[in-house]
Amino acid sequence: MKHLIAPSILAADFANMGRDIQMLHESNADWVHVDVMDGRFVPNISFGFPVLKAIKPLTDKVMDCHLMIVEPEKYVEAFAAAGADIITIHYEATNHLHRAMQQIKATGAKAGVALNPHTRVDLLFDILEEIDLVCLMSVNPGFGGQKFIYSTLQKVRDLKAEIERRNLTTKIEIDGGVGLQNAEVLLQAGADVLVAGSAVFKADNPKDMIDKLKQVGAEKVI
Ligand SMILES: O=C(CO)[C@@H](O)[C@H](O)COP(=O)(O)O
Ligand SMILES: [Fe+2]
Repeated sequence: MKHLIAPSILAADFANMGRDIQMLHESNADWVHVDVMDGRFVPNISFGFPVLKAIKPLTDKVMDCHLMIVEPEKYVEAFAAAGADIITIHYEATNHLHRAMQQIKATGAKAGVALNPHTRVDLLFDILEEIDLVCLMSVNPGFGGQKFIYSTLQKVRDLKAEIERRNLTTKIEIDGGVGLQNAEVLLQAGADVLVAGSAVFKADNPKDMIDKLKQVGAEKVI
């Protein structure tokens, strides 16, 4: 499968959010990555479902919502109603991951789990069948523009091997510090979706950068 690019609007211009969503709508981006932060699970506050609700009508791109919040189960229905197509919660933020996956899927959204850099990927293996997307954090969540943590690569390989061994369709998303400098090695390791915030929005031409990220590895016959 061709990989997907999910620009993170955490790096967009908040005073011109409509303009930046329009740019993504016209671009070859696959998903819009929506980083929700509560100031408790992570030491930063971004935005919540009112912003998602406002941007949803501006594009038909998949709304990929990454909830960096405590007690995410309380807000699953609100994010689904606001237009989330994928709802990803953190392993570290819930005591009942299996139940939360079912709760998310009952809304019609796809269910994702994000792992902090220190969390072992094999902790998900017992319920991998229930998970549509695993988001491997390659920075500590909370901020854009951080340096990629290279130990993530082995987690990608280990997770990909398990998904293939069990013939599952679970997608692997990588989030944090991703750009042209590491996209190729991530795709070779088995990543399906690359989140890119700063790499896209700080580029001179964001649409061209999205195209470049989409073309990484294109010349290879796999
Ligand atoms: O979830 C997060 C950060 O917590 C990410 O989605 C960032 O928004 C990615 O930003 P860059 O590292 O690409 O600048
Ligand atoms: Fe994110």
